[in-house]
Amino acid sequence: MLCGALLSAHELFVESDRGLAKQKKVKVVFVIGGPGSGKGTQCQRIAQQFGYTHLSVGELLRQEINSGSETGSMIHSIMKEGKLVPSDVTVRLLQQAMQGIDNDKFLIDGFPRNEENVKTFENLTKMEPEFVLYLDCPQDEMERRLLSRNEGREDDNIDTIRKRFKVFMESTLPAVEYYESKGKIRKVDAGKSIDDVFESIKAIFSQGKDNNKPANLQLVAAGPSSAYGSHGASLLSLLPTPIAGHEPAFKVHSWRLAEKQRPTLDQPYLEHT
Ligand SMILES: Nc1ncnc2c1ncn2[C@@H]1O[C@H](COP(=O)(O)OP(=O)(O)O)[C@@H](O)[C@H]1O
Ligand SMILES: O=c1ccn([C@@H]2O[C@H](COP(=O)(O)OP(=O)(O)O)[C@@H](O)[C@H]2O)c(=O)[nH]1
Repeated sequence: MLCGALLSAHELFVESDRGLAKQKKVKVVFVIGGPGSGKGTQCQRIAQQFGYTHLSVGELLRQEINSGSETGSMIHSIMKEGKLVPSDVTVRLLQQAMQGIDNDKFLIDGFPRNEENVKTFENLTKMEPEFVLYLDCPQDEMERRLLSRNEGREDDNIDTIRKRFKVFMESTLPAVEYYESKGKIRKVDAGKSIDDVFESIKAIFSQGKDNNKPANLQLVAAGPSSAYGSHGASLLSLLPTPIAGHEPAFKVHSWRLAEKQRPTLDQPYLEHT
């Protein structure tokens, strides 16, 4: 249900094939990087290996241009200048695309491009990303890649490419900083080969998977005066950080020194939930 708080796993209403509304929990990962940093290339691989639906926002905008709509012609004039399409237009296209797909994991490629995009996405969807993958690539390498991309894109010419780099530095990097301050940025060196970049990315996505699994933790039994209490605290710091939106794998039993309650095998300090 929609509510004021931002949720990582969000209940999105989707139309089922019987036309009835059903609720589903949706996980979103944003992929940010300069033009030509390899977002599309890596997203295809991530989607295939980790079961995400890949949505390229640039591609959704190009589809709108091809539809011949009035909105499409407005988008066209903005894109050929390398500027950014107004956030409400972009986010609504994105929402529509997500609602038509029966998957609960989305990889959003090339979004957000600025802080206004971030706020509009949060306001309209009441969601925030699980994390943000940031492909960090040197500008001369991105320029080389774009000039040989050969997809017939009107904006892949040197003048528009340079304007897009400027927009990236001035508008997109502040959005990266915003997510950095929230601890959500996962940065990879995207200047390496396609395979090497994917190796770094795989480690990030696999780490998320491992954190969801309950750890196989043995109870530490200890006798009186064996400093169990202080070790118990450090034990906690070794546990995987719970992922937002998921129940923690353990619950912690409190014990009170004043009452000389020590954890025992009957009353363990940590227990699987
Ligand atoms: N790591 C890489 N090394 C060399 N070329 C790459 C690499 N990643 C992508 N490319 C190529 O660079 C171009 C831009 O990549 P693309 O994935 O379309 O970037 P983006 O979606 O960030 O604009 C494409 O032609 C792609 O094949
Ligand atoms: O959230 C977005 C994503 C893309 N764009 C526009 O779409 C163009 C192409 O973006 P895409 O991600 O397809 O390619 P990139 O520039 O990263 O190579 C950008 O320059 C912008 O004009 C936009 O306005 N908002």
